[in-house]
Amino acid sequence: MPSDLSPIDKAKFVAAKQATTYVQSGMKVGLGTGSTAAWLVRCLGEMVRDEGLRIKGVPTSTRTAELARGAGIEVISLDEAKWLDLTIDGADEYDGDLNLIKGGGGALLQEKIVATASDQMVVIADVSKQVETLGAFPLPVEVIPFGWQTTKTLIEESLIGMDVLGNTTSLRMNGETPFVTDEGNHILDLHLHRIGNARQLSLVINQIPGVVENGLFIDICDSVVIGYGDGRVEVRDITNGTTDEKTFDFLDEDNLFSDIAD
Ligand SMILES: O=C(CO)[C@H](O)[C@H](O)COP(=O)(O)O
Repeated sequence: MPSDLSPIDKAKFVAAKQATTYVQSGMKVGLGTGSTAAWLVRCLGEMVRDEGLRIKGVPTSTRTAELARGAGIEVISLDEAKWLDLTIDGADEYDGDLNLIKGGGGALLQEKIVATASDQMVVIADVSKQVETLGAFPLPVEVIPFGWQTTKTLIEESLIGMDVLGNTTSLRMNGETPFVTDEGNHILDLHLHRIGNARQLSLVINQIPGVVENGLFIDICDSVVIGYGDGRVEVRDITNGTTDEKTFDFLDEDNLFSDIAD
């Protein structure tokens, strides 16, 4: 194991590595976006090259598509796949019901479409993403550029009377210019601090003209694979309410880890 890897990167790696056990040859797999999902793509690439794993990957962003192709994974579009066996993705927050905030990397729209088109969604995350109540992480909302300031005002007005602790919104920037998603849209980050009723909030926000989608994933995720900096992995499965704690020994995987970290 490289000595310069931070505990958080170790945690992300072991979660991703453990999640590969959900993947079987012949599957169509949704590939998430972000630093944790990037570890997954590298691990799956290793399995394709070294173990003859045969999968078709549906990426959730142009970044992940490039990474997956580079790792030797066959990439197809969601329209080609139509339906997926499994999606594995990261998250910005997950709560005890495995509801999520996603979109910190700006890919929430494709991520939600792909996860919803899957028999199963598995989230991979380091334990810092675990929350009692969603909302400490700013909620990303994808909006079309046309009239985005009006959409922003309507969103802020819709938050009055909702069970949230804040109501400020900010346009996500990429340096001096607004961030642009793969779909050509902008992201508004909602600083809510605490979301009391995530299901209701999601419905209200998505009714506003100009809103394309929000980053609340309600009843979409089936399992969370939680990585710790010391190499422990905990698996929570909402379908049967069990928590299965597993330990992954990454000293055994030293060579693999060095290879994929290059
Ligand atoms: O939703 C996402 C991208 O839109 C990511 O899954 C989320 O931001 C987590 O990223 P990371 O694994 O880098 O912490």
